[in-house]
Amino acid sequence: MFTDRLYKTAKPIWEASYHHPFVQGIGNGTLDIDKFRFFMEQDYLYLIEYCRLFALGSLKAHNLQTMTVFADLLHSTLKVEMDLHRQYAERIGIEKEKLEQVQPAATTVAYTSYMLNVSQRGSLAELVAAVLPCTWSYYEIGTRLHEIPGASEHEFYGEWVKMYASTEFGELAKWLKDLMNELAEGKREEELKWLEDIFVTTSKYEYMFWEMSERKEMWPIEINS
Ligand SMILES: Cc1ncc(CN)c(N)n1
Repeated sequence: MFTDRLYKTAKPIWEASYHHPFVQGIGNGTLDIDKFRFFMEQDYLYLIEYCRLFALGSLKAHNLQTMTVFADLLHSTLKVEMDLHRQYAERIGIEKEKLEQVQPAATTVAYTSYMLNVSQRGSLAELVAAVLPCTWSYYEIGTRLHEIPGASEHEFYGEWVKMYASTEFGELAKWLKDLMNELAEGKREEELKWLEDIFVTTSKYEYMFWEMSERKEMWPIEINS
């Protein structure tokens, strides 16, 4: 299966993400809330762009079934996943309206711009290769953290772990994996290599997103305005 090849190639990056102090901090409940706040704010902006990708997926779909699942992915991201962020925002004391007005950090801009650029220029296969690490790696992280005793019951981070370890989230990841395999069928090695490069690039951006959040890193230079 093509997704086995993708997984094998990106595994060192995915392992580094799982063992990243930010991710481990969620799992053992020791993550600094200020870092989590930074992450949630940036992730909210990220998810807005990620939704556009699903809308593009519907546009590029070859049949009604694929079109419908992309529409479901768009809907569940806007309504379920982003609701998690809105609920956390309320708990941390950020007003809902403020969430959309946050300034995007350099990594958020780079990551979302890359995904959208590849997906707009390319075929459905390129779009799926770009988005697959996002859904699949979060499900993998969620299920691994879920195995840590107490992680899902943690009074603050438990909801986050439960969301990404959920069967519903896993089904979305599985559907995207199946679609990737279907779209890779019959492609030449050169084309498969290109899809693999895209998958590796967004896997790297996933790692960079954890790193950015750990450091609460915005831009290396600012202006006073
Ligand atoms: C950066 C990032 N990547 C993936 C996901 C999972 N949708 C997310 N919420 N944020």
